[in-house]
Amino acid sequence: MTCKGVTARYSRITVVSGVDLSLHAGELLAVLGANGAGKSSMLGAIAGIVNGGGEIRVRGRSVGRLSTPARAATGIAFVPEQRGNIFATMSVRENIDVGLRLLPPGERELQREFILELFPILKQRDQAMAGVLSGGEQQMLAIGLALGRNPDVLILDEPSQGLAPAVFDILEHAFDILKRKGLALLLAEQNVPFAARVADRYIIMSYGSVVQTGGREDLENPEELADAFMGAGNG
Ligand SMILES: Nc1ncnc2c1ncn2[C@@H]1O[C@H](COP(=O)(O)OP(=O)(O)OP(=O)(O)O)[C@@H](O)[C@H]1O
Repeated sequence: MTCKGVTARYSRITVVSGVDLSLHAGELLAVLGANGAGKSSMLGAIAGIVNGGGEIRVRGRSVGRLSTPARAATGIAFVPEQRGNIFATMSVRENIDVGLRLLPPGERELQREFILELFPILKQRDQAMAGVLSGGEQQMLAIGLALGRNPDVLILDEPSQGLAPAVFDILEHAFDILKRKGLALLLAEQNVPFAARVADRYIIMSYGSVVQTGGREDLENPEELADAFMGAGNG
């Protein structure tokens, strides 16, 4: 996926402008930044759930002018903040079925197996209501639901938020598998140590723009990086 000049706006107020990024298959790009820096708005604009502009290409196809569902059909999946895509009063199985419904029927069982292998706990909790799952289980379900359509690009907004460190290991392992499968992952994070564990590259946003970019080697000192973006100011 390549994005050029991405903007995001609420009503007439532009909160993100001029963001360029590229994301290759099998790679995870972390979007870092303080509260209000514009991470969620930028991800939302790419996914098509926040108004915005710019050129967005997935596998060479221009998708920036497509509706949200049409954009999803081109292979972009979005996991919003606070696992906002799951249905609390439906079971784990029903939630996964929602994600799978747009795959051709013949492909659904294979994709279900892939999701349940990625997060085996979801198999054990098959009949549990999503709303009663732990935060970590809900995050796994949110990702599982988003994977239903077998996307090429998975966009996640602060997946580590509020989770126990044990869940970080599970997410790290899952991201590794997804990268090996060839997915491109775009991840907004405020938890720099977690981002450092999973990211191949990063960008730092401040006041709606990218102010720093870097690679894995810079992520080896997450404390310094966190100081850098806290120093860059809130948006
Ligand atoms: N629904 C909205 N309506 C109006 N302004 C909004 C809305 N959502 C976000 N904003 C504004 O857009 C700017 C960017 O916010 P955004 O949530 O994208 O930042 P963020 O980096 O994701 O922060 P956080 O980590 O706190 O989620 C902020 O100034 C925020 O107040």
